[in-house]
Amino acid sequence: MSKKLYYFNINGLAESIRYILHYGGHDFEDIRYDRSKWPIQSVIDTLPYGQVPLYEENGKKLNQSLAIARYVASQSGLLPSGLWEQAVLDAAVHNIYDFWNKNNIREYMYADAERKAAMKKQVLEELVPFYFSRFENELKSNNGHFGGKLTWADFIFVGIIETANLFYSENIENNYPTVASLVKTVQNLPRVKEYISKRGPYGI
Ligand SMILES: N[C@@H](CCC(=O)N[C@@H](CS)C(=O)NCC(=O)O)C(=O)O
Repeated sequence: MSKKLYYFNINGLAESIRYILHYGGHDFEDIRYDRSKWPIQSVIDTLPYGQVPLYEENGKKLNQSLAIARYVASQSGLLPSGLWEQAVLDAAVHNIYDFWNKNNIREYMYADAERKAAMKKQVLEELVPFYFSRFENELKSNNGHFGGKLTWADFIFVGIIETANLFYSENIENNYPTVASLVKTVQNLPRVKEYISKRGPYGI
């Protein structure tokens, strides 16, 4: 079976998918475009909605990072069998994405120093306390995972936290220990750990 994941040469919305594919022992091509050369029209023309990540399996194409992650997670034993439990995890990943989308990373990347400082302050003082106190509670009452044991939502969470890391690294460790512990658990899964050691430091 041929499997390909297309994205930029950054973590972004693809890293959780890469983690899941590595965790599940999938043989896949990790195709990365140089973001500084984007837009590459010849590539964009091959993308159903002009965006990455795109996953291709035996020539069939799937876009939308969460649809891709959920699909490869289901092939990797990371989805519960109960419909209610699946829906609870779907809600968890959307909560995580809501947090991420409110970071306004695109604006942050191009902002001047003053605007950057203001945005960072807002993230640290408002967004992180609101979301992370809830993430911490959800994890604490579910055995340290989203869903009581290792699930695809855990991978989404760690990928997004790493991607957002520039805003608040120490803050998590000190104030949200169950969150910090889940990050380490996922990063230390043997195949994920091996991939990270080859990948090197992450970039947004
Ligand atoms: N909702 C989509 C968003 C995809 C998206 O925003 N992709 C960005 C990279 S993170 C992209 O392709 N940007 C280049 C462009 O739009 O030209 C998903 O979750 O996959």
